[in-house]
Amino acid sequence: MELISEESASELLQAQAHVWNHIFNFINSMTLKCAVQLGIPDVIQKHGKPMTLSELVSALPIHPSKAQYVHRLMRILDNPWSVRPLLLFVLDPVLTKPWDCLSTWFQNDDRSAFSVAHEKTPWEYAGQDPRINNLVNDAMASDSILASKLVVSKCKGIFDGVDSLVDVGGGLGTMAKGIAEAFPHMDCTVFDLPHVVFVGGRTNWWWL
Ligand SMILES: C[S@@+](CC[C@H](N)C(=O)[O-])C[C@H]1O[C@@H](n2cnc3c(N)ncnc32)[C@H](O)[C@@H]1O
Repeated sequence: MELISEESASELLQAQAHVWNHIFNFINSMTLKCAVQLGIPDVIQKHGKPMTLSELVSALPIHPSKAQYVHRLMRILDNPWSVRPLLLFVLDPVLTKPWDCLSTWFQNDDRSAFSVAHEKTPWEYAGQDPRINNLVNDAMASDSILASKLVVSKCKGIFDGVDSLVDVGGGLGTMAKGIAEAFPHMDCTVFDLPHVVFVGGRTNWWWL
């Protein structure tokens, strides 16, 4: 067996740890998803004050044999609570499957890894699958709530002299709503695809 110096061994170990961090990075995301699916954020918020681990365990819908593992889950988690819709969308199997197709996409002329995985664009897919449609729309809207607050406070100068605005691909209209509230004189119009605007024959714009 080839002998290596102590220095090279330590460099190799560091390199391996670095690669392992990349390999296992997905565990953080999937743990976050699991916590949201188990309702941990809601349970803690409903409790209304700091909660001990055993209080949390007894409030969760888990099998008693798994109680001992909750502390491991909590150790990995940071503060996911405000990005729940985005997280459930990005980590849904429909959205993670394209990552498995990345190398195929590099080798063919498909426009995106999503179309390699599903043979349609994300918008076509959402138009045919109400579950994904809801996930996409809620995820975009949750992201736009914060973005719209920042746009109207930090970039207000760009709206000087603007009387009307059209948001094409504006989803549920969250951004336009934030702008219209900050600049009530502005005439805002939102366009999007029929399956986004209307769900079950009714408008999907929650704020109307
Ligand atoms: C990244 S999302 C943007 C969401 C939106 N800005 C928000 O704040 O929620 C892109 C949007 O473009 C819409 N879209 C895609 N193709 C479109 C088209 N041909 N015409 C209109 N909207 C389209 C999608 O349905 C989706 O809602």
